[in-house]
Amino acid sequence: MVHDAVAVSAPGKVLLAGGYLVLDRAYTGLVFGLDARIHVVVEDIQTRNGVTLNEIVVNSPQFLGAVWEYGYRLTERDGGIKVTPLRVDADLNLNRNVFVETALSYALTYIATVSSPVISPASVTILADNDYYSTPADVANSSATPPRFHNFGVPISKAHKTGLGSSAALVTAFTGALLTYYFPKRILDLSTDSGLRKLHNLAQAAHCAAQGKVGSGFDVASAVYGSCLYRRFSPSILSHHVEPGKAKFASQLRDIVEETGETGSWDTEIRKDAVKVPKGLRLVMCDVSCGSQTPGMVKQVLAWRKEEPEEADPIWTELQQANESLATELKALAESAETALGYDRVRQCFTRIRQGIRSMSEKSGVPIEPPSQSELIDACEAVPGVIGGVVPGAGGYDAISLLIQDKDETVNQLRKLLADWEFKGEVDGEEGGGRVSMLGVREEMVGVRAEDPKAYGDYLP
Ligand SMILES: Nc1ncnc2c1ncn2[C@@H]1O[C@H](COP(=O)(O)OP(=O)(O)OP(=O)(O)O)[C@@H](O)[C@H]1O
Ligand SMILES: C[C@@](O)(CCOP(=O)(O)O)CC(=O)O
Repeated sequence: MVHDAVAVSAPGKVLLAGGYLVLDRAYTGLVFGLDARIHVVVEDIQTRNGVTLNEIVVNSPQFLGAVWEYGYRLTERDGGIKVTPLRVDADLNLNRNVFVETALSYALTYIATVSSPVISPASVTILADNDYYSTPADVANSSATPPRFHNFGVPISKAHKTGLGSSAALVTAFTGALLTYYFPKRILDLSTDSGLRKLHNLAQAAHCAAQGKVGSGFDVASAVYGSCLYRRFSPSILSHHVEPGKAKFASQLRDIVEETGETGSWDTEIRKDAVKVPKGLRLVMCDVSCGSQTPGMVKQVLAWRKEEPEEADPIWTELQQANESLATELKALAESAETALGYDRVRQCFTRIRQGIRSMSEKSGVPIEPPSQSELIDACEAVPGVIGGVVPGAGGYDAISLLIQDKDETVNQLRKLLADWEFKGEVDGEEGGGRVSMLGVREEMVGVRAEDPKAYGDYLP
């Protein structure tokens, strides 16, 4: 059966407050969606000479060699749909995309279990807004308007990520697009609460499986729901099911998505009403393009917390209070008719959060807010119109976040500061200088949404 083409997009994220804490259900994270989106278009495969291939072809045309072809089959013993990469280089593991492959087998399994096990071939295209990756200097400095979807000219593995959560936005948009393509609206509709909830559960399951660990899931939650105050789900919900192709995978996945059977209901808490950005303010992200992600930061912080609870617990308590205060103050300002309230209280929340993060860094010995990032945030905070800044998420050398007044003067002064800034990254004790640039993103309240598939014409293969 031939279906109509569909397109779905999902936003990136920034965990403004609550890094590490949000891994524990006793605490929450303040997460903002960002208006850099990943778009996924699904259409019928164009066949030549009436030949129909039983394949799903996935393209990510902004990157070199980013084409993945999959065969798929319904397995016996309720094992769901198993997908198999069809290219030789995939056999050698040279060009696998584990997020795409996993999201595909999870989504097709759910679709086959709920409606028809006959899955028609399809062509899927992934398009990422430019800010997910650092723009090469020649493009950034050129006066020409960049294309909506830049061609990075390198394989995905070589593109420098800015840390906006590409894999979560990808898995969410990809899963949402497949569900919309194959299901009639009466079975699943992304404009309803129940449709969103099923997408959330399925995308979390696929994303965790692809990552090989059950993280807090704040990135998938904000890709689905947009900005929110997030309390994670109990990890046990996703830690007992078998892999695709193994007996009972299909029923286990259906229970997870539909909150039936032993899994029961998910205990995630998403509070959208708790997050607001006052009129006249906006978030900005400054990308530190020499950034190096210190592997194992999460492991090290958690190991220290386990070992030194009397040191860590007061920091967690203080940070949770500061994080909640930030959300409360922002909401109060946003809802107040009093324009002269001023930003002092919000500013104090940023100061408290940074203090908490610095003690977490010092006591755990993990560079969450390393000295070079402290220097950068201090300098940004001194620019008139900047309310406060933090190292978001896990911290380290990824992009920093600032809350600023949404005025041209503030943005221009910040750009000027950053243009001359030489960032000193402490990579394995060595110093490496790098550029800092302001990304074009700001907060986004809306999560996943349907798009017009015709809007991507020139970019589709
Ligand atoms: N445009 C894209 N096309 C195809 N696959 C993509 C694309 N962007 C991301 N991916 C997939 O997501 C992976 C990157 O995921 P990873 O979790 O390492 O980064 P991230 O989600 O951007 O990180 P962070 O959580 O630090 O923001 C890539 O290796 C690829 O599998
Ligand atoms: C450290 C942690 O709390 C946040 C990681 O955030 P990010 O990927 O650096 O944006 C981990 C998690 O929540 O899964």
